[in-house]
Amino acid sequence: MGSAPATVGEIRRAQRADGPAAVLGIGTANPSTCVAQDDYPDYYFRVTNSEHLTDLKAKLTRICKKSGIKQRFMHLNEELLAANPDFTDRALPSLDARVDIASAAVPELAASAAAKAIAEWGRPATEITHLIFSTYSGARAPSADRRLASLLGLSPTVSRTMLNLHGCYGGGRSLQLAKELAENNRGARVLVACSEITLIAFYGPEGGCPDTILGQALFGDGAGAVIVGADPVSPVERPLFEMAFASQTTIPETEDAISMEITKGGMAYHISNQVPRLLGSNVERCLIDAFDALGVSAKWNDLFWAIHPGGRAILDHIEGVLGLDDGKLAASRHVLSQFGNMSGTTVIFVLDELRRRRAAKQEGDAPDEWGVVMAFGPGITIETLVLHTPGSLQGN
Ligand SMILES: CC(C)(COP(=O)(O)OP(=O)(O)OC[C@H]1O[C@@H](n2cnc3c(N)ncnc32)[C@H](O)[C@@H]1OP(=O)(O)O)[C@@H](O)C(=O)NCCC(=O)NCCSC(=O)CC(=O)O
Repeated sequence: MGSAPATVGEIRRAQRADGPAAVLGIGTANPSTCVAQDDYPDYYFRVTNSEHLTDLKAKLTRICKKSGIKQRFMHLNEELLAANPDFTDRALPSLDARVDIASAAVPELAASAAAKAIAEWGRPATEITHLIFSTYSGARAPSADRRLASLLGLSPTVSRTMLNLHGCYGGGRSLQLAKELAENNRGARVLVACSEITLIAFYGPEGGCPDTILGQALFGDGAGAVIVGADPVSPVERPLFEMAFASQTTIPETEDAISMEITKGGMAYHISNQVPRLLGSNVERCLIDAFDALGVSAKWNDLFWAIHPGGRAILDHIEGVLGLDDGKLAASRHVLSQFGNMSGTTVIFVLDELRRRRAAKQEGDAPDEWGVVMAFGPGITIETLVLHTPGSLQGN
């Protein structure tokens, strides 16, 4: 005679984690070619044979100077461009060659970042149960998640999810999905990997297309990886941030404000000059709703901040509407200055920078207890994630 069969409710409770999802490891990686922002206009107009377009070069120079960016890393270098001269002309059908290069490079860059995240996490890669991969460079199946799983030697039972073309909110979306997976599957360990290389959207300047000039001034290449899991196993697993709340908001009537489209000549995109204002007038509502849902009364200046640094003006607008003190967005501004806008990957770099700054704080200088990740992208979509510092006084 066995014991009484478990009820569905009991089974469900046993399947779920007890505690909140937490970040257990972070890793980042960039390609080796680094371009100084001051040199970029000369470089870009030379390699695209466009020196004669002096007005556009002057515009790129103006934007670069105001971008808040000092340097960016890029997979595409002069050697690769020399082998693929069609990349400079968006009218030519170069998509096949771009996808060929990206299909190898995107998961390899992700693997470099993931190896660091796994090393920090402290457990074998074969114990990862779920993988979420986000990129705008994917256009092939099996896709980058499958290749990354092979490169890392993940278990054949790892449960994979691929996010394509989420643009700059891909990192925020991936972290939110990871939280859901970790909290709803006891023992789950989720690897989030975001990897972006701008090669898919590189082409020469064209009159009447300010988007190209803006994108050339802003975007850089990078990969970020995060291990997420609930109920950390002590002493191996040490939570860096607990994930307390997640939401997604779409700003009405903004479908056309940010767009991306795969074409025969590479990825075309549009970024309205209204984006900083639209975000500035919508983020506070998302934050109020998030903290109301948590029942936590928050003063914006008491939080730590990981805002996607989509552009300097976006950070300025958000800082202004929230009345944030100087330095509150320092991690975002630092990442923007050292790497540019690496699309969905960027918030992972900001989280990495935040924890580095927290570790460097003087002993006795308590870290902020609550914090926020916000990422933005086509939609316009706003991803909001409220984080909690493990071991801080309240909330534990
Ligand atoms: C581009 C800037 C650094 C420029 O700085 P300022 O605004 O202070 O300077 P400014 O007003 O003098 O503008 C300098 C020049 O930039 C041009 N400019 C500004 N915004 C533009 C846009 N969206 N598209 C094309 N050009 C633009 C202006 O027309 C001007 O051209 P001229 O000098 O010829 O008059 C800033 O506006 C900024 O950070 N904007 C936010 C960029 C953005 O939206 N990023 C999100 C990327 S999308 C993303 O992150 C999500 C995703 O991809 O999914």
